[in-house]
Amino acid sequence: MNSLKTLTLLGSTGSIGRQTLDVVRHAEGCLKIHALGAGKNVRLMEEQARLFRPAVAVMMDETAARELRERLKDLPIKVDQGMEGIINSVTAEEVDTVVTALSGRVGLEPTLEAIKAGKTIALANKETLVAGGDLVMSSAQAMNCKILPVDSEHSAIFQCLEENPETIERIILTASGGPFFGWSKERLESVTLENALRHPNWEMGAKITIDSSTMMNKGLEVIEAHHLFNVAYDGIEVLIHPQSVVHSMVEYYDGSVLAQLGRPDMRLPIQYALSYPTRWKNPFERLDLRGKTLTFHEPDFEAFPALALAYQAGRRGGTLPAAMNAANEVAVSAFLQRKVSYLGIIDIVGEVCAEHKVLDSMDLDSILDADSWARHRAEELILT
Ligand SMILES: NC(=O)C1=CN([C@@H]2O[C@H](COP(=O)(O)OP(=O)(O)OC[C@H]3O[C@@H](n4cnc5c(N)ncnc54)[C@H](OP(=O)(O)O)[C@@H]3O)[C@@H](O)[C@H]2O)C=CC1
Ligand SMILES: CC(=O)[C@@H](O)[C@H](O)COP(=O)(O)O
Ligand SMILES: [Mn+2]
Repeated sequence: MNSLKTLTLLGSTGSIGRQTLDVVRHAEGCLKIHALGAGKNVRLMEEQARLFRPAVAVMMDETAARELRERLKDLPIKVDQGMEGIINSVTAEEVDTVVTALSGRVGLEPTLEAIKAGKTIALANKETLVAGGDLVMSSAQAMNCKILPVDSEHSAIFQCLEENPETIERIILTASGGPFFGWSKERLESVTLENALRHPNWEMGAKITIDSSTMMNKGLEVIEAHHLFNVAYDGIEVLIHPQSVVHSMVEYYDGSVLAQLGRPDMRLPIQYALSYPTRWKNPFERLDLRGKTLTFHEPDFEAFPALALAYQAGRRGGTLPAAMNAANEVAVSAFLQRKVSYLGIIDIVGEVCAEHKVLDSMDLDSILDADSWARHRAEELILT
């Protein structure tokens, strides 16, 4: 018999958030929502609150919170706001597990606070681990908290892990290659926002979709894998697999390779993080391998320099990954507003990384300082 888990879901109005609620709907009697948290999307938050009846609904944006309070005044739901509201929603006593599905580094503080309060983390928000991986993992270890990966590749690796982590030879992270797999640097000059937003296999939020197209998503995932599985960068390899069926692999000392396969549907890794250490049945469409050809290719580090940049930042460590991530968030946001060209995104990230004076201290203040310096510098580069 499964025991009931009580969740706070951050990022409920986004792609992972909506799919998490679908998992909750199907896992009847196993999951209960204490709080939903999001940014500005009042209309969708109202709909979700009416359907899932959380005790608390939080909007980061104050105006959005005011509007939501008005819309939900017929229900006994507390509407909270801002970072304080988000943090209260994750530290509440009745919460067992926090699903972190905000987009961007803004997820770092609530994740740290949830860990301090002893919660289990179902982690989708990879920017949190890129910016503050050492701090997050050491805080989790100190509090004996589980960090369960939601990102599809990391869930796959987690599912392929054996008892003895020291027998891992390498992790093989698969990447779809995005919409521009096989394109030369010259051809990439013609990329438009519309092409870049068309991922071949996955339906995701805009920021991660652009990251997939530049391969920065895979770079962020290399750093995420390093922290989650305590594997050195030399032991993490990226392999392009355009079909997105093999979600990642682990190779052991004896040459045996274990892989996890599935349809490109995030509900499976989300459900696994929430059902762990068991598995739950579900009616989601199953993988059918008949007639499918699975292929694997070397990444093109020259046409997609984001991957090399992320390896360099991860290897150097200190505040460099936080600066790289912040510059990327700003540059991608500018590309989404048509203020920067496609190739300009990684040019800006590369320039900010080159200029960043790396600090080795990994306390929260150093990370946040590096993050705000990099955001400011990236904005300046966008304006010039
Ligand atoms: N989508 C996917 O399939 C996958 C996503 N991930 C990771 O999961 C995370 C979420 O991705 P995804 O769901 O695609 O993103 P979306 O853009 O679809 O959703 C982002 C969510 O975060 C909220 N949000 C954004 N900025 C803020 C902010 N400053 N303060 C408070 N809330 C904010 C949004 O609220 P609102 O819209 O109300 O403003 C929304 O609920 C990312 O870190 C991504 O890399 C990892 C693997 C797969
Ligand atoms: C669904 C998921 O986990 C994404 O991170 C996905 O991996 C993106 O696809 P790419 O392999 O193209 O980056
Ligand atoms: Mn992924």
